[in-house]
Amino acid sequence: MALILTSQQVKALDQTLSEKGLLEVTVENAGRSVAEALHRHFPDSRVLVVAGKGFNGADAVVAARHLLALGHEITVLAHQEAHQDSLKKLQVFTKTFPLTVDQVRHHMAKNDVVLEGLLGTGFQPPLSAEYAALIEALNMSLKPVVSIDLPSGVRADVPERPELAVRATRTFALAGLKPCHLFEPASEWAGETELLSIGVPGQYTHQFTSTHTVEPSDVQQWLPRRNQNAHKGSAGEVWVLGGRSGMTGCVALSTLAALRTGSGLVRHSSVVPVEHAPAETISHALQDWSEVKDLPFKGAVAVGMGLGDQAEDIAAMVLEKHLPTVVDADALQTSLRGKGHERTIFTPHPGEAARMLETDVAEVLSDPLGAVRTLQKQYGGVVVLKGGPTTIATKQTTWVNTSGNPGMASAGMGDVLAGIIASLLGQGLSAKHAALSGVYLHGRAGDLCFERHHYGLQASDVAHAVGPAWHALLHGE
Ligand SMILES: NC(=O)C1=CN([C@@H]2O[C@H](COP(=O)(O)OP(=O)(O)OC[C@H]3O[C@@H](n4cnc5c(N)ncnc54)[C@H](O)[C@@H]3O)[C@@H](O)[C@H]2O)[C@@H](O)CC1
Ligand SMILES: Nc1ncnc2c1ncn2[C@@H]1O[C@H](COP(=O)(O)OP(=O)(O)O)[C@@H](O)[C@H]1O
Ligand SMILES: [K+]
Repeated sequence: MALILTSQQVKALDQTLSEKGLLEVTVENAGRSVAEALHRHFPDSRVLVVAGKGFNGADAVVAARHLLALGHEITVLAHQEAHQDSLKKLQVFTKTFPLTVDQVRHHMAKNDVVLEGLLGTGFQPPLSAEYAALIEALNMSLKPVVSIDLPSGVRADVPERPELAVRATRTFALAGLKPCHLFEPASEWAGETELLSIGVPGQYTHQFTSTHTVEPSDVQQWLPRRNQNAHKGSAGEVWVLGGRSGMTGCVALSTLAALRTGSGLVRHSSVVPVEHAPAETISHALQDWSEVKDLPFKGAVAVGMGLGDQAEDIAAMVLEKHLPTVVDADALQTSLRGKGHERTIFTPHPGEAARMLETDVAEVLSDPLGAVRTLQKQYGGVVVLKGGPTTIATKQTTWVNTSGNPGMASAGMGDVLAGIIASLLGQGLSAKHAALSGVYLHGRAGDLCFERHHYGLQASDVAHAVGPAWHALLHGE
């Protein structure tokens, strides 16, 4: 499992490691991990190593020593305030040069790859003129640039566009991913990100954060299993409430996704005829939405898709019944604050999240992890803040899901997600497991389709690919 750490959490971890006398060994481990990873990606390369004055620079200096041991030719440019102990150990084997723009330009041409450890999680804007000039020089490189921990100039916790930062080909994140590795636009500066160990057990680091990635191996265990004698009455039910005139496709898509996720019975209700609903579904037509209160619900309910003005009242009424419920789309309104219970899942996209938080979309996107936590606190239940990537929050924990792709930026994709999650709820998963497994499967199904359809991916393609994605997950493909 990849942990996600903020700069404050890294600071607290460093502080504790330092108190236990372990900081030096972790810097050594970090440097060695970086050298070994660079060696894997760029064997036999000549490496220009650029080291700043903080621990990020210390990692670079240690990495340089291990690169030498691995047989690389290296040139090291070190800041005059670079970590002295590490530097002395390196200077036993090779001389180093002062870190200046001229030296960077001069040595860049003679090397195959640049390893930069200028600034890490300790970076606070604004950039000094000295570092700005160095970063500009590095960005002129025609050679691949590898960043240690994060691209220098990017703020670890802030996914906003940096003023000026290293454009890395590859980034080796240390101990945990940082928000800047996961969320755009900042993540674009990192190139390919790989997480490396600093020799501290994950269990230990876990004390410092309750945020991590959704793991396929966990999802595999949570997904429902069927007995040989399963029948439609034992495979879970879903009831979709939504649609209005001209907006019934969303109900069709949610019900299709629920069937494709394995629900034994899928029903839907609306005040207008739902065109194109799969033939396998059962329709309970309503004259008026007030009739919802008398429906004989069983299994899970998904409410809100295309429902219009009355969605929040209908959702409030369903929530009072304490059924496993997915609250989506038009139902995601401020009047539902505090109404989520342990079997409720709210699934806003950033626009709906902004409405729920009474803020704007830019604010939500500037801190998706903070936004999903605030939503959970205000609304209760489990919150799925959709996006690329999606974040999920329970009362205790926050997750980031990394399956999915930009081909999924098309209409109806959220309706499919709501149907998948409702299906898993109806098959007996807890809200936490249904939300996490549903978000993961949705993204993985999208990834399966992307190869074939690219940006022409339709929401219904994803619904149809849930089974193959599930199968691939179970069989380790
Ligand atoms: N617990 C961990 O996760 C570990 C972290 N390590 C490394 O330590 C790094 C964090 O180390 P530090 O806290 O020393 O932070 P940094 O290495 O990011 O650097 C802080 C230094 O940069 C300077 N600086 C900050 N903002 C600046 C600006 N705007 N312009 C110019 N200079 C600026 C500071 O004055 C300070 O000297 C991580 O990114 C990682 O590379 C590793 O050494 C191993 C252990
Ligand atoms: N770039 C992307 N990367 C990963 N997932 C994406 C991306 N774009 C969209 N998605 C996923 O597609 C879904 C879109 O949902 P939503 O905006 O509610 O669509 P709609 O309202 O049209 O049904 C979400 O689950 C989102 O995470
Ligand atoms: K860096």
